[in-house]
Parts: sequence; structure tokens; C-alpha cells
Amino acid sequence: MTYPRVALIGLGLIASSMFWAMRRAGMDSHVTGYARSASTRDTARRIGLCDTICDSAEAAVRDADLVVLAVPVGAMGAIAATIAPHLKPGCTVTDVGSVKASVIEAVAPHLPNGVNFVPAHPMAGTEHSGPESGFASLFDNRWCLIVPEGAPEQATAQLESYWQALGASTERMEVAHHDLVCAVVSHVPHLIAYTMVGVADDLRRVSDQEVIKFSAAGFRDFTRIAASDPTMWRDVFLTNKDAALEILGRFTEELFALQRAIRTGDGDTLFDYFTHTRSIRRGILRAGQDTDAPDFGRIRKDG
Ligand SMILES: NC(=O)C1=CN([C@@H]2O[C@H](COP(=O)(O)OP(=O)(O)OC[C@H]3O[C@@H](n4cnc5c(N)ncnc54)[C@H](O)[C@@H]3O)[C@@H](O)[C@H]2O)C=CC1
Ligand SMILES: O=C(O)C(=O)Cc1ccc(O)cc1
Repeated sequence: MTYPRVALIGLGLIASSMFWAMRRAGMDSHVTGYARSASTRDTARRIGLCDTICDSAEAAVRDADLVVLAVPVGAMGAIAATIAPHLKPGCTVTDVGSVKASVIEAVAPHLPNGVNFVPAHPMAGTEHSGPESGFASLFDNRWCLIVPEGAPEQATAQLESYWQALGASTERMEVAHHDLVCAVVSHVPHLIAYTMVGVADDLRRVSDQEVIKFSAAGFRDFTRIAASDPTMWRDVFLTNKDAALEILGRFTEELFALQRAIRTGDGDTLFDYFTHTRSIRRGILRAGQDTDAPDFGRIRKDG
């Protein structure tokens, strides 16, 4: 069963893609939208995003059966406080934030009894942001992680069906595990990309032209990822601090080991390391999994 009325709070890449994916799926829900800035709301109206664009979050959520918080993770708590008194009893509130523990901590205390909170996280995105960056196929064949944290089964199952209709596969995950998995497969890789592009920029001997002209696929991917929205990624690292630092600690240990192998001319260590990492990738391919989709089960909670 779809939701008769859906409210999208924050009208960027994810919310706009959700709207177009809902329309592609033939959902006839009435969709309201709200964005903080008047110019974003004007753009949304101009491109036909949502059935109604409201000038306040309170107006957008009134009567909604599903409320989607699609703002940077650092802004979720304030939005939840604003909309809480205006939520319809029995509705479901969800979010699409990249981090879950801090969002749950910021949002849940504001929500009245009788409102279901089912956090979710689509593992799909691009380096683009804003209402014009969305497209209907963004979630096709990607994961959407659902972190029910005590939400009623019926509300959780309904949100799963909704995301499946938008093209995603769903998997339920416990909150701390979610934040650790995302630190490994998304957050720290983004930080490495930001760093590598910064390093290339620091090397003034390598001109901008050379960076573009000679960049192989790996560095091009780094520059794409490092063009991602600074507010969103600042908030991700500030709110997933423990998991990000844990994975960064492990990363730097391994990096130092490889650095030492290079300095000492220890080819065996380098060869063995690269052979091992290649076998991981080949194992994933042999298992017939989507090469873009990590196997969440392989990232152990206690590893
Ligand atoms: N971009 C990506 O690749 C992915 C992003 N996410 C998560 O989805 C959420 C939204 O991300 P995007 O759609 O990419 O962002 P976006 O930057 O494209 O859009 C964010 C929207 O939130 C509004 N906003 C920003 N600060 C606000 C505030 N303080 N109060 C109210 N509204 C505010 C903006 O005006 C804009 O409408 C974030 O929590 C992000 O972590 C999840 C998966 C992928
Ligand atoms: O663009 C990419 O490569 C991504 O990794 C997209 C992405 C960004 C943030 C998320 O929380 C989930 C997915």
C-alpha cells in the first residue's frame, strides 16, 4: 500500500529523485515539498517538482502519511522540532541521512507518541546537489538500508515496499553497524578522495591542465567524488565521528605499512597485499554481486 500523502522536507538530489521515482512508479500520492530557501522553492515550482510547494515545513507535513527528512544530517533535529506539533497521528517519519545514530538521537525525542519513526538510507547518489539534480532511476538496483530501531513492523514493512517501488533493494540493519559499514564503504572513501584531490592541488608543479589531461580513471573518480556538497560531507564527518575515526585509524596503519614497504624496497609485501585485495574484488564478482554494491555481511560488527 502506498502513502496517500507524502511530504518531502529539503528539496535536493535525494528528495527530487524520490519524487521522480514515485511518478515513474505510477504512485498517485499527493506530494508536498518544502525547502528552506525561497529560490529553491521557486526552482521546484518551475520544474514541476511535487504537487504543492509550501512556504513552511509545518504546512508541508500537515495531513501527510509519510514525512521524508532529506536535509543535511546536521539539520535533521531542528527540522524535527519544527514539524513535530503538526504531524498527523499515526503517520510515518523517515529520513535519508547518511548517518543514523546521531540522526536518531536528534530526531526521535521530538516526535510525539503515535508517530512511527523509521530511519532509512539510500546507498545511491551523485556529486550533484539541489532540486534540479534529481532523476527517476537514481535508486535502481541500489540498496536502501532500513534501521527500524523499535519501529512497528507494519510501518517498517510499508516503508520497505515504498523504497522497493522506487527501484531499490532494502536491507534492515542495526544502527551502530550501519554507521560502521557506511564509514568503510562511503564516508572514509570520500575523505580519501577529498585528500587526494587536495594533494594534487598542492603540487603546483602539476598544473590544472595536466591534472585533467593525464588523469586516469581512478583520479577522475576522485575529482568527481571530491566535488560533492561540502555541507553534507562536513555534517557526515561531524556526526559519524567515532566510526570514521576507527576506520581512518585502520586505514593509516595499513598505509604506513605500505609506505614502509616502498621505502625499504619490500616488493614481496607489496605484491602479497595487492594480490590479496585483487582476490577480494574477484571473489565479489564470482559471487555474481553487483560490483557497485558492497556485501554488507562481510563487514563484521566485531571485526
Ligand atoms: N547526495 C548523496 O549522494 C546522498 C545524500 N544522502 C543524504 O541525503 C540528505 C540530503 O542530501 P542531498 O539531497 O544530496 O542534499 P542537497 O544538498 O541536494 O539538498 C539538501 C536540501 O536541504 C535543504 N537544507 C539545507 N540545510 C537546511 C536546513 N538547515 N534546514 C532546512 N533545510 C535545509 C537545502 O535547501 C536542500 O533543499 C543528506 O542527509 C545526505 O546525507 C543520502 C544518500 C546519498
Ligand atoms: O556518488 C557516490 O559515489 C556515492 O558514494 C553516493 C553516496 C553518497 C552518500 C551516501 O550516504 C550514499 C551514497
